This record gives sequence, structure tokens and C-alpha cells, in this order.
Amino acid sequence: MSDNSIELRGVTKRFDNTVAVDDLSLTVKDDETYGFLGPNGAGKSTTISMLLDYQRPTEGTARVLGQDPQTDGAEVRAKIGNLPDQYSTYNKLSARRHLQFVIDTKGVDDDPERLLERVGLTDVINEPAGTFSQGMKQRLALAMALVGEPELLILDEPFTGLDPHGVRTVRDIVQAERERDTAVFFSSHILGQVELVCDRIGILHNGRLIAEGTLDELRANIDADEDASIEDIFVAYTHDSVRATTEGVR
Ligand SMILES: Nc1ncnc2c1ncn2[C@@H]1O[C@H](COP(=O)(O)OP(=O)(O)OP(=O)(O)O)[C@@H](O)[C@H]1O
Repeated sequence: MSDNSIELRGVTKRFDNTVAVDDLSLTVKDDETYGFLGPNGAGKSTTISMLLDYQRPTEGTARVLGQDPQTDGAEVRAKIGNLPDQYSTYNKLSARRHLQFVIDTKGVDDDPERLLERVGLTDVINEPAGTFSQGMKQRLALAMALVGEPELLILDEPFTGLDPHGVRTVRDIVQAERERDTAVFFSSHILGQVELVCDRIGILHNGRLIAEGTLDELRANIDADEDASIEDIFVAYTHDSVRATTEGVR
């Protein structure tokens, strides 16, 4: 059994003339919370879609929970909780029915009410999702990701669209999952939250991993002040990726 939840080796993904992900190698340990950052268009969602075998690498290999998503995709996805970027709900179906669908698909016996309680949606358990606000849909999608006590949570922009209560709820859930030794891999532009929950951070820019480490390591690599914020660090790395790459700041 591998000690790593995610192992990417030399992964490249091309779309016609666009190199969305460029020779990406990255490891996430099985008890680690890893923040995957990068400017718009950096390649984060494309990377996540390859972990789930929704898209396939042009080159390189991915292993997730010790398995190859290309050959064992269904098995791998059954062990993962995934919050996709911009989840679309089925407008006529209730929150309960959404959860029951995932519970049945995964073949587990979780209680929908308990899951909705975790994301603060028990009051609307029988309401159709079409009546939900964007933030409520996001909470529902997160509850769906938690079905079956996944070994790995992959969250694409989990904080987006949430009010401060929702942001805190997501953060509490990430922390609770971490205490359960679940690996968490998430992308986010909400850097303050990343700083609060992540063990390590990777910064992707133009498809390349230009920096990786703890926040202190990222600060040290660019000789940033001790009190430099995560936003300062992110901007310093990504405003000029060529410099960061050639100076070997990883
Ligand atoms: N299906 C596709 N066909 C062509 N190009 C694509 C496709 N999917 C993504 N791309 C391109 O790949 C690059 C990476 O996109 P991706 O969505 O992975 O970035 P991202 O880091 O998730 O961005 P954001 O933070 O804006 O969500 C972009 O240049 C995008 O236009």
C-alpha cells in the first residue's frame, strides 16, 4: 500500500496548441492537506480532471490511492470525495435525493440527514435543489463529496460562492477530515483559507509547478519577509514565472 494519495510523474496535457499542464510531478501524502494554487488558466482543473480520469494525460503517469485512474477509474472514484468546479444540481430533486443518489452509487449506508447537518442544510433537506442559492448548491455538493468516508477529498474551489459561515463550515470540514487522516487536495483562490488549513502548497503557473512546500519554505525560497502574507508570496511567484522557474525555487 502506497503512503501517497496522489503521485503525478511528468504529466503533460495538451489541447491542440495549448499546453494546459506541463511536465507536472507532484506527490500528496496519505494524511496531507495540500493546497493547489495558481492564477486563472494555470491548469488546476485540468490536473484534477486527470486524477479522476475525466481527461487523460498526453504524457506522463498518475497514481491515485495507489491505483492507475486510467485502468481502475471507477474503483478510484469510489474511494474519492470530489467537489467539482461549478457543480450543477438537478433542479427538481431534493437535497436528500441528491445525497441518496451518491450513497446508492457508492454502495454505502450513510444518513443523508447527518451529511446535510455537516454542511448546515438540514432545514431544506426535502426542498428541490432548484430553489437553492449558489452557496447552498455548493454546500450540497460538498455533502455529496463526503459520502462514504472517502480516503481522499479532491475539492475544486471549495470556498467560492460561500458566505463567511459557509467558508467556516468548509474549513471545519477540511480540518475534521484531516483529523480522520483523510488526504485533502484542493484548489483555491481564497488564499487566507488555504493558509489556515494546508500542510503544503503547490503553485502552478502556465501548467508548470513553479513552487512547492510549506508556507515558510515558500517564503524562504524567495527571501520574503517572515510576515509576508500568502497573497504576497503568491504574487511574487506568479507575476514572473520565468524568473521563478529558472531560479529553481522549488
Ligand atoms: N477542453 C479544453 N479544450 C481546450 N483548452 C482547454 C480545455 N480545458 C482547459 N483548457 C485550457 O487549459 C488551460 C488550463 O485550464 P484550467 O481550467 O485547467 O485552469 P485553472 O487553473 O483551473 O483555471 P481557473 O483558476 O480559472 O479555474 C487554459 O488555457 C484553458 O483555456
